[in-house]
Amino acid sequence: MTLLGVVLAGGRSRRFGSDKAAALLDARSLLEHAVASLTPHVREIVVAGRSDPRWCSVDDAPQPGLGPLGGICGALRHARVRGHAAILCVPCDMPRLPPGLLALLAHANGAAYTAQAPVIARWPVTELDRLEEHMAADGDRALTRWARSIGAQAIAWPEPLANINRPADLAALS
Ligand SMILES: Nc1nc2c(ncn2[C@@H]2O[C@H](COP(=O)(O)OP(=O)(O)OP(=O)(O)O)[C@@H](O)[C@H]2O)c(=O)[nH]1
Repeated sequence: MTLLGVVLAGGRSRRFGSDKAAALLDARSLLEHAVASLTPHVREIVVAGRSDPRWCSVDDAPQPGLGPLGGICGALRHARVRGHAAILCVPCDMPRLPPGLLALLAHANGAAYTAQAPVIARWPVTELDRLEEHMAADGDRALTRWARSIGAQAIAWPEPLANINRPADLAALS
């Protein structure tokens, strides 16, 4: 069973004030950290919601500006075309992801997400049709609500997970 690694890298970085995917931590951009966190777990990686010549990019679906669910939908479409069974998603703004959490998700059965950060998750390609219907039907863009509605497993990770929303969050990690 193959997994497609996906970095969710769209959004507007309003709280950060500039493009946070390009912000540097330990001389690497946050986007590079995200790609590196996925590398041990997958053979192929795409970046969703951003065009970057270093990696394959996928467009959000059904259109941009819908938040992380749009990135997940676009990545699941790409995964289906490429013959993957599921996607392993990370955001571009959580640079210290524990490898154990990603290993747990990579080996989970079915859909599974991290309770404290549902952008870190595994979504089977078989959920694509339901996600497309969900997004077309009710306009609900809340990731956790969708995850619960499909019965995804919520994984409670016992340690805090650093999330960069504002420049001070990045300074605290540096
Ligand atoms: N592909 C894709 N990723 C998104 C989208 N919106 C947010 N993300 C990603 O999801 C993760 C969490 O994003 P947030 O911090 O909630 O939103 P943001 O727009 O980046 O930042 P704010 O404008 O400050 O809310 C980050 O990795 C974003 O890059 C989107 O519309 N498409």
